[in-house]
Amino acid sequence: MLPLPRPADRRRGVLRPAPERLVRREGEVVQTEALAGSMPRGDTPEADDEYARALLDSEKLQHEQRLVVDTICDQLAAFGTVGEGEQGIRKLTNIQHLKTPINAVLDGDTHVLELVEALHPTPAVGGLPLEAALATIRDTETWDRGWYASPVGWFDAAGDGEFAVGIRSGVAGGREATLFAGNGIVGDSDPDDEWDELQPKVRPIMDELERE
Ligand SMILES: C=C(O[C@H]1C=CC=C(C(=O)O)[C@@H]1O)C(=O)O
Repeated sequence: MLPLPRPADRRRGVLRPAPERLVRREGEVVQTEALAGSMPRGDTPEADDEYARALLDSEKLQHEQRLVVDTICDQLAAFGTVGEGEQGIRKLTNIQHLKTPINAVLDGDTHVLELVEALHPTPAVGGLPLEAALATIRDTETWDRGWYASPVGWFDAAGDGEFAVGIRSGVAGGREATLFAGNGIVGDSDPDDEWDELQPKVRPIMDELERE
C-alpha cells in the first residue's frame, strides 16, 4: 500500500473507482461479495481465458478467496440466513479477480450501517484474526491510511443503501496526487509478486492523471 498524506486543505478531491461491493441492503435482502485473488487481463481472448483458468486453479488464490468468503458468511450469520453463490470472475479493465456472491435474508430490521459496521474492515484490508491483525497494523505501519479502504456509499431513511470498499483510490489536489492500493497477503505470498500485482490496480487512475 502506498502512503496517503492527510488532505492539507479542502481543495483536495478523492478518486475512487471502488470495484468491490461491501454491502447492499434492499428491504430484507442483503447482497455482498468476496473479491480476492488477482490475475492480469490477457491481450487476446485466449490469453485472458488462460489467466482466468490460472485464477480458478491457484491453490493460494483459492485459499485467499475462501478466507474472505467464510469471514463474510460468519459476520452476516448474526443478522439472518446466509447463502453463498457460485464462484465466478470479475473482469475489470486490466485486472481480473475471483468473486463469490454472498446473499442474506435479514431476520429483523437491520440498518445498512449496522451491516457496514459488521463487515468493515474486510479481511484483505484489516487482516485475520481481525483484532490481532489491526493491533499489528497499528504497531507496524509507518503511515496513516487516511481514507484508504473506508466504506463509501449511501443510505436512505428506510435503512436501505449500498456501500463499496474504498480500495484503489487516490487523493488529488493542486499538482499532486497520491494513489493507494493493497493486496490480500497470505502465508505463501511473495513480496515481488505482490508488488507486481499492485501495478494494474493503480493503472486506471494513473491513465486518467497522465492524459494530456
Ligand atoms: C485490497 C485490495 O484488493 C483486494 C480486492 C481484490 C483483490 C485482492 C487481491 O487479490 O489481493 C484484494 O483482496 C486493493 O486493491 O487495495
